[in-house]
Amino acid sequence: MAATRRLANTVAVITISHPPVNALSSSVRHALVKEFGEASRDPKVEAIVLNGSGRKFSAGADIREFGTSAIKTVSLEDINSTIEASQKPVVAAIEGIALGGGLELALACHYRVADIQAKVGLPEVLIGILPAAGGTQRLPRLIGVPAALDVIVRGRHIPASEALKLGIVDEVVQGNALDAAIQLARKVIGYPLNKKRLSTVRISSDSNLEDFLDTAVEKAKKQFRGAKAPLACIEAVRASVHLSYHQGLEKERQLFFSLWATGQPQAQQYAFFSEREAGKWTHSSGARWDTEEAKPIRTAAVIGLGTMGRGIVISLSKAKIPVIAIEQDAQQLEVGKKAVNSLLEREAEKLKQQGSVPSSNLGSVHFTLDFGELQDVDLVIEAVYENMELKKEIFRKLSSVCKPDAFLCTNTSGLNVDEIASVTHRPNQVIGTHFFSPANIMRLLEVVRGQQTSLTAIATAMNLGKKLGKVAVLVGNCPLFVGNRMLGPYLEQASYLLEEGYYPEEVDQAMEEFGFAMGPFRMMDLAGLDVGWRSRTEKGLTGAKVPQGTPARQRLGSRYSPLADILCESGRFGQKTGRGWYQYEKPGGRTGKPDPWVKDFLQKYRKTHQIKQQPSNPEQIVERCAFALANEGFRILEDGIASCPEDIDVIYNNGYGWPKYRGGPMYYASSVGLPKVLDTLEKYYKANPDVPSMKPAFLLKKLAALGGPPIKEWRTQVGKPVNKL
Ligand SMILES: CC(C)(COP(=O)(O)OP(=O)(O)OC[C@H]1O[C@@H](n2cnc3c(N)ncnc32)[C@H](O)[C@@H]1OP(=O)(O)O)[C@@H](O)C(=O)NCCC(=O)NCCSC(=O)/C=C/CCCCCCCCCCCCC(=O)O
Repeated sequence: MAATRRLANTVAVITISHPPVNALSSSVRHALVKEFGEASRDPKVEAIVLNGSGRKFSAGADIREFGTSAIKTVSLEDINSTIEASQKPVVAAIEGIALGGGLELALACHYRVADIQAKVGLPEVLIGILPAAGGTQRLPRLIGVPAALDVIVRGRHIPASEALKLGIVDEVVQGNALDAAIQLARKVIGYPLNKKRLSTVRISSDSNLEDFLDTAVEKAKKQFRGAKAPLACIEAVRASVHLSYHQGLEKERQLFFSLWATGQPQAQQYAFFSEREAGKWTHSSGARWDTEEAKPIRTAAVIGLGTMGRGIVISLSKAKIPVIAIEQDAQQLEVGKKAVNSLLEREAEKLKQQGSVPSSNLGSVHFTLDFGELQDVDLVIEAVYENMELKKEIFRKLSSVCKPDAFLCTNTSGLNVDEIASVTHRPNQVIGTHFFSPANIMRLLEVVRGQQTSLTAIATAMNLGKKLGKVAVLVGNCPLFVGNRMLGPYLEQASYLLEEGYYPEEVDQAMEEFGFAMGPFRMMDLAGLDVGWRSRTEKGLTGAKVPQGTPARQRLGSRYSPLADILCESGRFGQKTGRGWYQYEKPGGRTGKPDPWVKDFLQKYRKTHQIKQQPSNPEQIVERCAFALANEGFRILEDGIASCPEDIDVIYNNGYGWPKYRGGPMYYASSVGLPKVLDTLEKYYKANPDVPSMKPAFLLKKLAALGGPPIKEWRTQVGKPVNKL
């Protein structure tokens, strides 16, 4: 049953029942029409309460129905209008969540009672659409335009206490929201309902409101770079000011359809489901996320309190896991302790504002220099800098100090997990947990499985990721894993573009207009150019180990760009030194400006090496960089390092600033058309045979030969090569 009805004296309780989240599928909508109609007609019923089964009101429209004919049957807004027009008072009892269409349904009710743990919101913008069942018209009429705009454009999940302050709900209760709603329903029988019908409320407009909306448009254009849904949300809210409710609804609907035609909702909804699929890992042995049991992590330790370590400590503490934090000397421990404590204070402040008690919601953090204190922890995360010998030394110690069943994780961003595991007596308990900086904010976690990593270790690390609020993706062990491995060819192309006549700001602008949070050169300046330089020096690509007579722009017979090396040799490490691809106001400064030094340097460099200049073409910048990424993605699939294209896209969407409205690099390649991607790469590679990273991957050729099937079919089309994890 999609909805049930029972009678509590004279109050009919209609319960939405569609596990796991009570999405308002076509069958639920049909059931609601039936149950509500019968309750309205039943002379014994004087009031109606609407709630959801499983202590969840509703997560909104069934996203899987978009793009199918099911969404067109029984419009949710028609149900909302019927509820609002009811002569009997209707109360929504909100437990768990009332999101999207779920909140729109609740807004059509005359009263809303929420449980203190509940969250409400209109997150449609995050899946590329707008609240199109009256949400953009009713919410501004309830809480005013500025507050409604913030809720709708940011799409955040609002805690019940804040919803009460905003006026979204009428009452918040500690105990049983359903009982409280039934009580309220009884109390208001016979009260006039006119003022409770939000569609009848008028919003008075003035020039301040117009200025406010115009400013919101400009802000959203900058903040959401290329995403159409936030702008459509603002236009719909603007309509609530100028138009009648019914005209506003029509506008909402038109905006929904024009958004749908951009292709962005489809990409964002693909990204939504891909994130959920990432947690459902499978293993070549047949083991899966639902067959393997994760061990509980009651206590953890973090080794190293640099930027990464600090963020990991905070993440663990926020998940209520007590942490032991270790540094190698007293001075570094003190610096790390100060930084962690100040971050913890900020978290405590946020919790207080949400009405929660920090001491019961944050795990304790204990600082020490003594490895001996790790003997009882369930899991350790090593987060020292990228140096194999140092990591091995730490893992040797951990192997002898920690209890035999403790899991040993390395936060390496690309070193060989098997080599690290090899120095321990328990390689089956060793696993990579690659966090992204700042680790307490970034959602991505690459879980790297070594040759000998046990299924329990995989299940535990994946489960820990979920507990930390991250999107954990299981990947295989190869140099740089998935995300960073794909960056190689991408940054290589960015560098070649500079050699061929572009400037860092032009390449960055093209990639940022494409939607990236940051272009490649800004990103390198932020991360620190010295990181890559150190690794290239170790590999003998630059510095003293390069054999005499090696051409400046060639290594091992392939094209090589020494530009970043030259910058580092001049002490330009990026933001940290105040100079990199850009110049900054001071070392550690954040605002980069184009640097005349870089321009002059590039001009001289091109002249010295007599490099043919390309005519300016921003489209070419995007194509070369984005296709280079996707091509490496296909190789990663061939190698079985990622088990499906969706996982690669989740990594790029959540760890590398790829615009979600383009789905991810693999989805993008699929939407551009694999034959076109192949053709572009083939042409480039033919003209540049010394750039092997642009040689089209075998898997790309195979899929293109099949005509470029939809991405969800890639797994079946390519058969065994993928899913070797
Ligand atoms: C917070 C959550 C709800 C829960 O989080 P969590 O507990 O961590 O669990 P998850 O793993 O995330 O989810 C559990 C499973 O539930 C699935 N799920 C979640 N939400 C939905 C949903 N809304 N629909 C379907 N399925 C959902 C999830 O995938 C998991 O299942 P599985 O493991 O993958 O099998 C969290 O899930 C969350 O945040 N959910 C999303 C909330 C959300 O975004 N809600 C808004 C939805 S959109 C909406 O409500 C829109 C309303 C207006 C509709 C108006 C339509 C007008 C239509 C006009 C005509 C249309 C024509 C169409 C175009 C055409 O075809 O031409």
